[in-house]
Amino acid sequence: MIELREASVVVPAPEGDAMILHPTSLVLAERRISIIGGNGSGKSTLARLCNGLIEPTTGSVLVAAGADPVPGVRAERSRLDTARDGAAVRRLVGFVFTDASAQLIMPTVAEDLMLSLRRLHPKRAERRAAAEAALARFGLEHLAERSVHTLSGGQKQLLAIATVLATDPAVLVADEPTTLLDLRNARSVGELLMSLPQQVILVTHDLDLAARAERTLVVADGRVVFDGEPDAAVSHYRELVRA
Ligand SMILES: Nc1ncnc2c1ncn2[C@@H]1O[C@H](COP(=O)(O)OP(=O)(O)OP(=O)(O)O)[C@@H](O)[C@H]1O
Repeated sequence: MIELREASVVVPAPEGDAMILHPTSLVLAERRISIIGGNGSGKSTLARLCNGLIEPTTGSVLVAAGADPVPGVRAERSRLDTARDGAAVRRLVGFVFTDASAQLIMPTVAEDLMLSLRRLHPKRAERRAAAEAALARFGLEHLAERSVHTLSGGQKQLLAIATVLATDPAVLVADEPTTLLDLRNARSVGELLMSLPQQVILVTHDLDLAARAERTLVVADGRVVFDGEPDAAVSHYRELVRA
């Protein structure tokens, strides 16, 4: 569960500071939440606030710590603050980017997964076994020794998601994960995201996918202008575009 309390984001701009997210309060507890809206409306800003990639300029963003102890955080604290507990928050809230290439940094597929597992499995042999299990879960085991540069866009996005999920975050935030994919790959990544046990917060321009969430936020001009049932949210967004 993620809570925004009057969280705003202000960035420096040539003509003075610009508020790209107006003070926003939300409790994000549903298992499937989608975020839709026009280009530049503030969707990525909202998504990045959820795992501390961006810190709020004012207000705060809190993440439920879950039942397991979080390294570096005192046990009695049930809420983590993205500004104060950044590293712990990023372990609880995984983030998938639009362009998976930006996320894949090691030469081979298996090494990339092993990199994300180094904290969870300090011993190399265990790390290798965990990486192989994670690849098998996503049907990528045959690619283990391939260079990440030779993967197709769909394979890269699946690997990026596998890499983030390998450390078992409680929440997955995905920022337009299907935008660069063809129809078949977009469908399979969409299906995967909808089938995960984790809470998923999905920014997307795919309105059919967005409508499969339990709750949809519509963002316009740095504000959440609709928050509720997905079909009604999509209608609201279509009305905004027509206006
Ligand atoms: N660091 C920054 N400095 C200045 N302006 C920024 C910065 N980050 C975002 N913006 C601006 O804030 C606005 C919202 O950006 P954001 O990336 O959140 O939009 P978005 O809804 O995700 O757009 P898209 O659908 O095009 O990805 C845009 O006008 C963007 O140019």
